[in-house]
Amino acid sequence: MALINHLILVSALVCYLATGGRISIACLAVVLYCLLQGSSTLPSTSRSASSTCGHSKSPEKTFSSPVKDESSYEILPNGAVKLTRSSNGNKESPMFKRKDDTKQRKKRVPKIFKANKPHSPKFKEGLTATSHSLLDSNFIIFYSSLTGSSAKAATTLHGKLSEIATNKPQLLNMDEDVNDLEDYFVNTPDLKNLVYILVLPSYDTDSPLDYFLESLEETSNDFRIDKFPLKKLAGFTVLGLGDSESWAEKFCYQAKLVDKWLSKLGARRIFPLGTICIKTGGEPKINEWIDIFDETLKDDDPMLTENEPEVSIRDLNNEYDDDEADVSDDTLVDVEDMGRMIAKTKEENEISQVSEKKEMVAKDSPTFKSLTKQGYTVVGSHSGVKICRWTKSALRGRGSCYKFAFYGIRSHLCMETTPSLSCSNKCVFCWRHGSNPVGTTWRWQVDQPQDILNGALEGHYKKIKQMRGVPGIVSDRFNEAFTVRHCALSLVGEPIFYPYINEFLQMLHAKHISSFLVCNAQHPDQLRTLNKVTQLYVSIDASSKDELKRIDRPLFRNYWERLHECLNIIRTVQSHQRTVFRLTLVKGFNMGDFKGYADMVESALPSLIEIKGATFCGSSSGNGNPLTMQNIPFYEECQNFVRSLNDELNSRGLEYGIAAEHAHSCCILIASKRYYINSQWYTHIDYKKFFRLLESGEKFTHMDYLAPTPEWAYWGSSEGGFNPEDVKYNRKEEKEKKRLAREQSKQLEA
Ligand SMILES: Cc1cc2nc3c(=O)[nH]c(=O)nc-3n(C[C@H](O)[C@H](O)[C@H](O)COP(=O)(O)O)c2cc1C
Ligand code: SF4
Repeated sequence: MALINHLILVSALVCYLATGGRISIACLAVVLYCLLQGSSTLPSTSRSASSTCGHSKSPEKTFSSPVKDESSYEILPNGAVKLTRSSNGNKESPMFKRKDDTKQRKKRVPKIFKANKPHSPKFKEGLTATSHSLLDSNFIIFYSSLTGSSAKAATTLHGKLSEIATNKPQLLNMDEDVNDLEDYFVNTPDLKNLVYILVLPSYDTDSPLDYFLESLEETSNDFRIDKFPLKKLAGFTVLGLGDSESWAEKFCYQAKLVDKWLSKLGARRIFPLGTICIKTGGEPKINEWIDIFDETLKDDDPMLTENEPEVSIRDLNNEYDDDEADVSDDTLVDVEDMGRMIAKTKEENEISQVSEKKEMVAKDSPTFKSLTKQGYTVVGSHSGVKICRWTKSALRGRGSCYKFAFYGIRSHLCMETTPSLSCSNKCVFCWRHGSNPVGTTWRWQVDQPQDILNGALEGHYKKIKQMRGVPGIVSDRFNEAFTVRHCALSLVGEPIFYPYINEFLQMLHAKHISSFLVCNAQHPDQLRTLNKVTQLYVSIDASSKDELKRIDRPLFRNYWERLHECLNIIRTVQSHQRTVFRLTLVKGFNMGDFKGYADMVESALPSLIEIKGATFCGSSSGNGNPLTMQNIPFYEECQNFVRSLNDELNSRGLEYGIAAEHAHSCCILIASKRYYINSQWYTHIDYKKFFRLLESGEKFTHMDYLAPTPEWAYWGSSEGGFNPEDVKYNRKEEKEKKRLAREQSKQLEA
């Protein structure tokens, strides 16, 4: 260094001599500058010496001074941090902010790649203690279960925890008891010191957990929501159940993801994630985890926590994209970081599994088993077909469903199907028994419409064939039943959700099969672009926002706005269709406010309003359906409701009338007076004309294919909507007859 300085000095002198001293002052300045530079470039030994007098770069000193953050922290005598609001503060805490040491590491050698971006600090860590005893917390145990093992583990945990906790823990089935995930995982219940415990299985087939994970991700990406909404919790832990033998690669992968997401959303992990193989570990391991967890709750000593909220949460699945970008930018990463990257790649693979497109209902899934047990034929991976009881009834020469009375649909020619078993609601009166998949976006593989139609017809005909030995089958009807003429697109799920619904409808119509499509008024975009159907239904299950939430348990946050957008579409874009409001009356839920329904009719001006009393389809035990027989209205109650609604509509100048009824199904039809022509109701459909018009390619409306309603179906008729040609079958009477016959034959034998 001294030699260089001398050289500079000599060159300055040469300059001076050569130029006659004109730039001597400048040269002198350069020389002085160089000398000053030299003194600051001290050898490394003298630098470490200086660190003892206040310029240390040791890790402890890289933390900023301990400033209290938002009154969340308090320093304990042992140096730990007390959480005065049961949170370790997920906002940037100057106290724990680690200086970016990667910048320093970048200077180290050797390096193979150069990192052009410093790593963002991944962890904030520190000792934390809650301001209360953990046993005084309010515990909520959430579980999800398809085959029962997680439910059992959660119940055991609940029992054991109840013995030691001050407050009685809550046990919630996430798929049945939690109407809105937002109430717990965006907002939190208004309880002090909440601790969440989640007992979760993993499924590589579609399961309710996919939706849960999707909503956690959505929450973290929603700019309207606080970035760390779960920091309000006093803590959380996750117990994962899986099968490490059959799913080694994906063992407990969903529990692992939930554990990560909750932490990312600001919750504080108070006990390590448990991952238990149900085959190799089973119940003893579950009990062991629970016992250690319970023991730990008794210990209120501070614990070291690591949260990851400082990472920009674009998407957990893309968590490590930045690192990849670094490499592709031809930059350097040191060897140590490479190891980390390899480890991450493994984790990344694991995480990316969640974004793989799954089958909605895979053949080996519990959902498939549950649906088939209920009589559904699952078609492809997301469609279903089921022979309805009215089809069976009509085949036996007994009555058809109310749609025969109202619209001329012969039940033995009708196929009930859906191209989407998934729905965006979890209606309390739905007969799906908690088994169909739910979601707000289509996240599954998509089957071709032609395959769905072929599969549905095949499944339907197979079931018809099975009826051939049933006593009382009318042979003519049996033969006719092999040419389906009507398709009710309702069943479970949401048909309009299927991405190729228009193509599917076109295929039905090409076979001269009429289409009755029911939608739940939650998908305005799909409703707007829907092509012609024979009859278009919108389910209206409540007249107010709160009531709708209670009864439909919608997954969309903006369900009310969506519903209203759909009503507007019915009045405008889709007004050429034959539109129907379907109201399902549930006592104690949605029968109170007929004026609210009148408002909706006014907004949409549907052609018809079908009002039907809910039917009882099982109690609440285990299917998430909270209805009891008390919620099923009597026919008289439905009649009174219809009269009030009709009067209300007319008092507003809306021209509707009560057209028809099917007392047996507790169903009544209000129709637009436009269907009342020359003192006669025209609620039936001229199906042949509908297909003729469709094939003509000309524009037409619902008014162009009307047909007269038979008088036996009129409101107030003595037949009450029962076709006089059919045999009325009274189940009770028939049972009684059979019992008497049995008794008589026994007496004769004696
Ligand atoms: C169709 C199917 C897929 C499964 N996929 C996984 C998986 O990806 N990872 C895993 O660890 N376990 C998997 N399992 C095992 C379940 O997670 C395990 O049996 C669990 O105990 C089920 O819990 P549950 O009875 O509460 O539904 C799968 C089981 C089935 C039937
Ligand atoms: S319209 Fe519905 S209830 Fe009637 S026969 Fe068809 S599927 Fe069955």
